[in-house]
Amino acid sequence: MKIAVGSDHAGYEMKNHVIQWLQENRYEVVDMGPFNEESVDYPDFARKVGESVAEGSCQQGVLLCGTGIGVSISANKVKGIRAALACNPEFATLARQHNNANIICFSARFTDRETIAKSLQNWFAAEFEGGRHERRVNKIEPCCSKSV
Ligand SMILES: O=C(CO)[C@H](O)[C@H](O)[C@H](O)COP(=O)(O)O
Repeated sequence: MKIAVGSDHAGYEMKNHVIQWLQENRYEVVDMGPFNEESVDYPDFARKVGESVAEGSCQQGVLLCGTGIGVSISANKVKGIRAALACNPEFATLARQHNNANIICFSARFTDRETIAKSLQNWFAAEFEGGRHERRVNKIEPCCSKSV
């Protein structure tokens, strides 16, 4: 399975740990950058990862930034992407079981390496439960707010 991985400067170091974990667990990794710790803008990398998953060149994605919030918001702007911010391993399991998330996002500044590794393990091990969750996931669509 091919996994797209991206971050911003805040997630750069943790991205390298994530890539190491993925490779040790025999996933094929496509590193979408950045490739050093210089300050960058998280939407650029979230979009790259989101598009590669939406287009099918990668099957799943992992994104990191300082909080994980910026990359989640950005990746979810790509049609077909369900990016979930996982704060702990239980969130990661549920992100797959209930939301069928195709990108998992982490906070590099507030989540430790072991928690991220366990979360990745859970996310890959879990299966989408379908049923009522499928009905709900199918209702997630871009829409136009009348109140704007
Ligand atoms: O957490 C983030 C966005 O949700 C980013 O990773 C940034 O770290 C955050 O916006 C802070 O920016 P800074 O340039 O690292 O101070």
